Amino acid sequence: MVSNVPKHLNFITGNANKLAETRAILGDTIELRNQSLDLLEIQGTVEEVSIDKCRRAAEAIGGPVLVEDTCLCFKAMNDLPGPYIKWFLQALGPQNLHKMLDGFEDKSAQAVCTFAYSKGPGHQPIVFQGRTDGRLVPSRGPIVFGWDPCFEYQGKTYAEMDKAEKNKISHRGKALDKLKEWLHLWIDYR
Ligand SMILES: O=c1nc[nH]c2c1ncn2[C@H]1C[C@H](O)[C@@H](COP(=O)(O)OP(=O)(O)OP(=O)(O)O)O1
Ligand SMILES: [Mg+2]
Repeated sequence: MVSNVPKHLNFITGNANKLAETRAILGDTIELRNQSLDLLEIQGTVEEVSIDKCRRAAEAIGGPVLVEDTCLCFKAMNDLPGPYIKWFLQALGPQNLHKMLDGFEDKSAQAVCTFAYSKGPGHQPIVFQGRTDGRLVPSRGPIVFGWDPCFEYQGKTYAEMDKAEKNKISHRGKALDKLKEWLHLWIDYR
């Protein structure tokens, strides 16, 4: 088992903001390397999308990989757009995203972050997920990272928080807490 302990993680993502947040949250827990690959993303549940993405990344790299998929789920839409939020954000922009719920009273939204780690091609990915409940609102705060200005948590949008504040309560922070726990379990075996 000891030989399986990852000494570094190879995070496969093309999203510089995701990478920066993940680096900041992991701190010196483990060395985080990065490769940017444009991976095909299937349709399916949050977990299916991340697991498939992880398998494709492991095949492409031929070794251990970490991937992540982020969803934004609207309660009034039975959790859509979910993993497809990227395309809605791209089409509407952060200024207009909130209009998706114009016809609905319920503005509840949940941000979901799902990391998947694989030891390499043929190995079953392990999933670490974090969820944060909030609301979809008209954009407030700087437009820097995705839908941050449209997602409100306890009176502030993600974009109105400083990075440390967001990372403490965010979907990504919670998912990485689980990943850190798992890494520490491994470290205890050494
Ligand atoms: O904390 C976040 N705060 C605001 N917006 C965010 C966050 N995290 C991801 N996002 C955006 C990026 C993309 O528009 C969509 C997720 O799509 P998703 O496929 O996971 O990301 P991506 O294609 O940019 O990078 P990757 O190469 O890792 O697949 O939500
Ligand atoms: Mg993607």
